[in-house]
Amino acid sequence: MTDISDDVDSPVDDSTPPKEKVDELQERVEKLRSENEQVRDKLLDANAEKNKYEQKVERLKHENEKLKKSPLFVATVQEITDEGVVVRQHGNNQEALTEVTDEMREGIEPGDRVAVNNSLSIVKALTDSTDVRARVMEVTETPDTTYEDIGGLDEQVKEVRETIELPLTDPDMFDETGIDPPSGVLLHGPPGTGKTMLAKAAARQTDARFIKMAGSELVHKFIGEGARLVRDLFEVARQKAPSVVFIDEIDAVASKRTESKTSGDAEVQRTMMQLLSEMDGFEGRGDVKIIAATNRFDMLDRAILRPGRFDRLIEVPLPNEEGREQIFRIHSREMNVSDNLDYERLARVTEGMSGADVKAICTEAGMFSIRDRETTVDMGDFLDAYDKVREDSEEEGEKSMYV
Ligand SMILES: Nc1ncnc2c1ncn2[C@@H]1O[C@H](COP(=O)(O)OP(=O)(O)OP(=O)(O)O)[C@@H](O)[C@H]1O
Repeated sequence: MTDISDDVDSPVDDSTPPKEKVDELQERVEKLRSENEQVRDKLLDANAEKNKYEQKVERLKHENEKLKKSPLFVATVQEITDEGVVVRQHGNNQEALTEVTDEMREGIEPGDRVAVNNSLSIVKALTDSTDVRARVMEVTETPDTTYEDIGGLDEQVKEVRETIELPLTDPDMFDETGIDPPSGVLLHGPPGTGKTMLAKAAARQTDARFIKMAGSELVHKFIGEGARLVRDLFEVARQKAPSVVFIDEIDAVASKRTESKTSGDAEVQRTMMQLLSEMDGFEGRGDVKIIAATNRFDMLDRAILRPGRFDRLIEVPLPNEEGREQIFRIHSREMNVSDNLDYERLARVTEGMSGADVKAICTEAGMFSIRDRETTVDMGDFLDAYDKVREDSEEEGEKSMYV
């Protein structure tokens, strides 16, 4: 490692006079001490390096695990035989004989629904039908978002209120005028611009339940279950009416038909058909409203946009300067910010950022001030936070290029 001298035991010989002996020995001790310090420093550096590599290994392991996790398919147990268990996969109706552990064999019986992996091995039993539902459907009795929490979207708020609220609060008006109340709204725009907030605020304002389902989960988590989950979703919405059904990432179930005919595509098609038929069946009903959201408007199948399905297409863009200032003010409302915080400047420098970014800057600014043991969050903290959020999103952007 280092070139520590190996003559420690014999630095002087017997003929050296005592005073010189002592000096030489002292010199020797000094040299050894300094060598010792150098070695210790190197050891510390090496340890720090080792920790860094260990953390990297952990992170890579974690990412590797994530990549290895493939979606599960849903199947029904047909028969339990000595050779194995016969399962029929939902969606494509393919039957397969699969081996199971003794433990699993005891836990299942014909008719049970099970989750199987790519090689059709049973991963787990889905005894309760709400199991799958609970994983993809989120029901909130009273969402805590109000219109006052949303910045820079006045026009969009107005449109949502007209389309979603009026039919719920004043259904007679539509009867009297002789027009069908609008059934659905499609919100489209970049991520983090407040689409979910708009849907939640509409539910809250009308005392309606907020029922959220993510399109991607619908088709990717439990393949073969999409259509059934859509049916379940609307059933729950009817039971819990008045309710607002929020379908996030609707492009996952309603994107333009592709040329390939893989079973995955067929599954998405079936799910979309079910969605369309549920939406069509809703005509005239005022107490269940549908709000869908997408970041990929260009990908949507035109069928979903036909009149009577989504009556309003509302664009939710990135906030402009005025909008960003409002969002800064909203998210710093509860913070102890310094009196001379320059909101206009913050709004100016954050050009191109979303509401979610602005929210992240406010939170980070609070963290910077806590780190400095201060109780007031000042402009310096906000600008540091802006740099951090910008760098983080640039890194994210770079990473996603490799995904
Ligand atoms: N216009 C806004 N006003 C206030 N806060 C906002 C606004 N837009 C976004 N935010 C903040 O960002 C968070 C995420 O926003 P939201 O979930 O509504 O975005 P989204 O458009 O639904 O995004 P995604 O498409 O990624 O689902 C909100 O919880 C809120 O804190």
